[in-house]
Amino acid sequence: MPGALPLLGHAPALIRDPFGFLLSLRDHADDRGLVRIQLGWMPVYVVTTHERLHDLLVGQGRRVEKGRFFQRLKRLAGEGLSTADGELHRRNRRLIQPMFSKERIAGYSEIMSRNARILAGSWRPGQRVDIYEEAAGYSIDSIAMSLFSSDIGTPAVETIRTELPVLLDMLLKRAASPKFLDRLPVRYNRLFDRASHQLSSVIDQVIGTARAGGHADEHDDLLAQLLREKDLEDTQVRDEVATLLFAGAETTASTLAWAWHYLAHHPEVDQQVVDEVRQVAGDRPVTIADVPQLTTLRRVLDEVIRLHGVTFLMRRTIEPITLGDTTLPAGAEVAFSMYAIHRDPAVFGSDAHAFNPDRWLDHPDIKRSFMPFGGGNRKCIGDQFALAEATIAVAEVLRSWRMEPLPGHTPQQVISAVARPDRVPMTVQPREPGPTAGSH
Ligand code: HEM
Repeated sequence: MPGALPLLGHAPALIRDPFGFLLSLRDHADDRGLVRIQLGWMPVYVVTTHERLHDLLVGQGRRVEKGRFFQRLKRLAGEGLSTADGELHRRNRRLIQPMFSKERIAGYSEIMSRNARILAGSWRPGQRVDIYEEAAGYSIDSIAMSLFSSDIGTPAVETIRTELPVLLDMLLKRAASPKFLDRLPVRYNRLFDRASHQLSSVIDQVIGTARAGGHADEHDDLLAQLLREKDLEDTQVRDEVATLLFAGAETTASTLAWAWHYLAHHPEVDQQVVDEVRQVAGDRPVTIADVPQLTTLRRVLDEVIRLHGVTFLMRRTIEPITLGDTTLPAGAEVAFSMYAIHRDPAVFGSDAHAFNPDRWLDHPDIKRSFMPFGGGNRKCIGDQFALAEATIAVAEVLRSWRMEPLPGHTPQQVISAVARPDRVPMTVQPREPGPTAGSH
């Protein structure tokens, strides 16, 4: 791959124009879809096709570990699910998986549905809102209240609401930069350290109060389920709680905000979604049972996650692995970008960068090339949680409100765990009742 600088390699290009850089890699890949770049002194193989990504995550999943990139996240997420490796990951994934079963998600969905109605009820006609901030508030509340359903969580939810966005904004930059930069006495390091300290201590406090008050015997939220696991010590419970907050808040908030953005710019799709919601749910609250029936909305969400998904992840090989017919040695660093792979014109067509939810109807085979939640043993544990949360919120809000984008403003993508929008200012206007409103 051309453009490497001495010592820094391609890191400056990645930091200067991350999306352009990630998209450009496919043009330099060999015919198996692999390209070698240089991050600082470290050679990194980048996987640029969905076939090789499948080989890496599903075929070779047990021969790779999370590696350097995720080690940098341990300061915040400790040995939680997304950062742990090997036996520890296997054991904890087995313990935590049942907490995301269909039945459990049905329980959490009642919180989502209530929060979505609170959000929809909080606006005045003609009010200007930043829909990304609104979506972030909704998704932090939904994951935090699924974790701590009772009053013990109230101070924690407040702290999480203020401190989590500070951490999320800096997380990827820190993970991609050399460790010594973390210790420089500059403002953003101080902010990060303060936020990280406050968040850990508030989670510790909640765990302490929960243990003392017999929370696990009286409640059935995620925290209670974690506390009931005899094999998890309190520090591990804290790591899992922090992990679920990091992994679950921004990803869904971004999906929601982009969905509302695109719907506001595509009135015909917006109308189809509203008609569908009215037909399926009438005027009653939208529930988990409605989610599988809201198929137009699902295509909208798939399209948003395709366009603005997870930006950059890495693995390290534990032993030699084969991707296609290329063998990589043990200890090799491998990177991939769902964002770039899901915009490949060879798979998604010449309009790969455009919002077109009908592509999922017209070309159902593209589903095979779509891995927004990863795959294999490290597949997202919250995929169904996220889809329920986003579907319920879009449906509930859109049924009552029409969004008018601020004229002349185009949201910009910000590089984070996902390609989130910077600001999405909207004016909200009440939607006229539809012909099926009131009927069940
Ligand atoms: C649209 C929303 C979301 C997207 C696109 C997404 C995407 C992903 C991806 C791609 C991975 C795999 C990372 C890797 O291979 O290194 C992952 C892992 C994970 N996600 Fe999500 N995620 C979303 C929402 C959520 C939610 C809502 C939660 C929690 C409630 C969550 C919790 C996790 C956890 C704990 C892991 C680590 C799993 C493991 O390694 O065993 N995610 N997510």
